[in-house]
Amino acid sequence: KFSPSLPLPPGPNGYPIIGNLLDMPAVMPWKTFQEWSKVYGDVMFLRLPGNPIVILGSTQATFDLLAKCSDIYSDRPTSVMQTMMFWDWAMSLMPYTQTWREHRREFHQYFYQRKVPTYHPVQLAQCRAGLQRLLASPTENVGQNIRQIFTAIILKVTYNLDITDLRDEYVVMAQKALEGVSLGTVPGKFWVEFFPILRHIPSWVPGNSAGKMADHYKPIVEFMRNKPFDEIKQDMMHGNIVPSIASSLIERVYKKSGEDYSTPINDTLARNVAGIAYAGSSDTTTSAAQSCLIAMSLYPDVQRKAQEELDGVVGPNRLPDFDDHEDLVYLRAIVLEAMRWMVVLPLCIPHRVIRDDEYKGFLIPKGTIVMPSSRAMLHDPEDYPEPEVFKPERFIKDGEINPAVRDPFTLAFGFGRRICPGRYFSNDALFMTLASILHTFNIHPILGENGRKFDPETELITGLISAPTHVPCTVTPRSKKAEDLIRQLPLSVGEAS
Ligand code: HEM
Repeated sequence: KFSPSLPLPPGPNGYPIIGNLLDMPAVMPWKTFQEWSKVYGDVMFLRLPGNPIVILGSTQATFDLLAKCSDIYSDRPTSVMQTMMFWDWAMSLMPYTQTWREHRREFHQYFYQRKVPTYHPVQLAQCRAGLQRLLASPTENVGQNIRQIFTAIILKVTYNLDITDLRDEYVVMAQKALEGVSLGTVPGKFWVEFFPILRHIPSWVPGNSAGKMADHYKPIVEFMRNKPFDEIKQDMMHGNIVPSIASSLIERVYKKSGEDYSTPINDTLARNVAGIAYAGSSDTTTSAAQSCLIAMSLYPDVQRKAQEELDGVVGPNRLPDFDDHEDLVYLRAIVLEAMRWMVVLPLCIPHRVIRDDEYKGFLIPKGTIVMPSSRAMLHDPEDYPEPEVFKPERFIKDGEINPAVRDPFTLAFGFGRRICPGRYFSNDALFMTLASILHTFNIHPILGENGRKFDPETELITGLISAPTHVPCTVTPRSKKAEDLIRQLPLSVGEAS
């Protein structure tokens, strides 16, 4: 029990009624929050109408609250923009309710750690299809090629769909739908979040950017959630059942109802779980892999060391596979460093506390939105000296991953009961993509005017999910032998899985 007269945590002074609304940074808010934390401390309070926010600026405070007190810190804020854009079906944004629990349980059945190796053949096949595309057009849109690898993997395992083109509507629509949620959830960007009455203003009214944005993204999000699911359901009605996560979810839901596939039943849970696998996977893993490619282009020594390791472990006569994972220590360290260096969700996904709490003598009032400053933690010089430098060596001691250095995976994938349930799937896909590309290609930077290099501090998309604004890289085959390895792969290897 604690006194309700406890002080609120410190934070910037705001104005009456609107509090800190005018202070909220529109661009890369994680940077401003990190600066403010230096002044106000690691538990910082921002007054916003109806939605106070606490920013957690240190690993200690984040673990104390979001992990140790996960029973009360696992709610999510409701968002008017999410509802306006048709994102409220998504488990990642759902409040902490029985419905969320059911979704999470169902999702877990398909993505728990020991289940993930059953997807390795698809991951391997899509990585290799990516190599074929890179060989065919080594200078053309490397970043989008990477996106296709991850979108194709998740669409294959979730809906048994084959993606053969960078412009495939499923690749494009997923990217756009995620762009919507990402932009629509920048804290403080849309006043409709604080004054929900504003949602009734028609979207054609000048200045109503929230309404216009919602009108634009809603049909795209509907497409993403419903189109592939409806297609697979149609196939099943016609007796064409091909194994996939969606078909398994549909089977389960029909078995429970006792109906046959021609009878319409409530399939919301199955639809949502398949939809969030697709939505949660493509943008996040793509962002991590793209920043890793950029790192390789900016740090040629790291690239060379990784290739030397691959030469020693895999050798010139074959492509890497998942059996090489244990022996590729430097490459594993690169994946760790990539998750730390350019943080995919710099402010995690906001949590919300469901009752009053006390921390370090401060009151954290019920309903406060709690945002861990993941980017600040992953760039804390105490844990990671020279944090802005891409240095996989920081994780290695005596030829092994050093357990004494904080594992970025414990920060980059969130906390407590809301921790990312797709993390094992994503790590394996990321590892294999990097191993495959580095084994066969050299990665080069595309320099800007006057030889300017990509700046990882500023050239980032502002959003829930952050990513490099562009991927200024090209590739060249490492050798004739490497080229032959790719050419020997069966054509359309990506579809052969
Ligand atoms: C580099 C890749 C990824 C990163 C950095 C990442 C990071 C995160 C983070 C930070 C959260 C929020 C955790 C919290 O609120 O404390 C999250 C949630 C989630 N992620 Fe991921 N993720 C990645 C890949 C994936 C993949 C591949 C999938 C699906 C296969 C996925 C599915 C989800 C889902 C469903 C949630 C919501 C969990 C919930 O609210 O209960 N993620 N992720």
